[in-house]
Amino acid sequence: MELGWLLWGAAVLLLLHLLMELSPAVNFVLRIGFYYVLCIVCSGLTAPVCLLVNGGRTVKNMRIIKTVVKSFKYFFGLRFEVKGLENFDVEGPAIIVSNHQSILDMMGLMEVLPDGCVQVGKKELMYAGTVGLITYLGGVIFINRKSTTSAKMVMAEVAKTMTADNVKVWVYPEGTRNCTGDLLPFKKGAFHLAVQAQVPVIPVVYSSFTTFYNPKKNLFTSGKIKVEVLPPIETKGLTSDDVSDLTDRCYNIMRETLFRLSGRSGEGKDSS
Ligand SMILES: CCCCCCCCCCCCCCC(=O)SCCNC(=O)CCNC(=O)[C@H](O)C(C)(C)COP(=O)(O)OP(=O)(O)OC[C@H]1O[C@@H](n2cnc3c(N)ncnc32)[C@H](O)[C@@H]1OP(=O)(O)O
Ligand SMILES: CCCCCCCC/C=C\CCCCCCCC(=O)OC[C@@H](O)COP(=O)(O)O
Repeated sequence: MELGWLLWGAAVLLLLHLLMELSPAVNFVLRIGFYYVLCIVCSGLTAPVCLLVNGGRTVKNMRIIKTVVKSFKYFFGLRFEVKGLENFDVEGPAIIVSNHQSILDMMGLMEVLPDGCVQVGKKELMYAGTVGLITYLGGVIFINRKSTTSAKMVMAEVAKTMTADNVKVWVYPEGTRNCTGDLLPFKKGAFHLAVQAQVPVIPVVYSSFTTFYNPKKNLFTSGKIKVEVLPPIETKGLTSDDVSDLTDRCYNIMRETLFRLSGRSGEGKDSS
């Protein structure tokens, strides 16, 4: 009886393997499906640990979440090559901005996430079952992208509290996922926040995923991701009049770095 089950199991695995080899679509759906399941299951298992250790919604839970998520890369054959981590060592709070390519970014985020850092996320994430619960417990700041007024109010509140709470805030200034190998124009929320709180902006750039991940082409294989944490950009003394320049400056530096890390040197200069 037990041998029978074993043989059935082996046959199913073999069939799945053959299907994955034969069809890129099956390979993609199975791999991304597994990522979703991993996120949902691990969030469900991690939430009680966060509650037991830290008692409720706090940035301290990000340490626990980070430890769990850092193991995900091994399931997908992803490798991270990280440079510039010392640039996170600024005194006190800061705004971290990075490029946003895919839901896989969560792995890259946790690979380098400094202590005491929360992310700004769309409020729809809160309703994503166990993933919503874990993002809530981790202290993610939820914004309503459909209401500029409400999003700006939340960000203004963060500007007031981040210094007192001594937290770093991670924002994806493109405002949405973009897996084209280039950057979308930056929204200015992160830079208003940095100027209002008078804290530095630290850009983080991930190389393009396009060689190993492309949902339009059903591509999801193993791959290497280069990550660079760039030197902080000071905002002391800047006012709201300087936000556009600050945004353009960050955009240009990050685009240049993105192209360099992705093997497209020289294309990024002065093209905001
Ligand atoms: C175990 C498994 C576990 C899994 C656990 C996972 C945990 C990790 C979770 C990670 C979560 C990551 C989630 C990522 C996301 O959800 S990305 C999407 C959400 N994020 C953003 O959208 C951030 C970027 N967006 C912005 O900054 C926008 O500017 C925003 C504030 C949202 C407003 O957007 P919008 O309505 O589109 O308006 P505009 O950007 O066009 O701005 C309009 C004018 O207002 C000015 N502005 C903007 N912000 C401010 C501000 N704070 N103060 C003053 N003025 C502001 C802006 O400059 C525009 O005016 P001008 O045109 O310049 O005159
Ligand atoms: C009871 C309800 C059950 C719902 C189940 C929902 C399943 C969701 C589960 C797992 C997904 C794991 C995602 C991890 C979080 C990644 C955050 C992220 O990358 O969000 C995308 C957002 O930045 C931009 O969104 P858009 O590109 O504008 O769109």
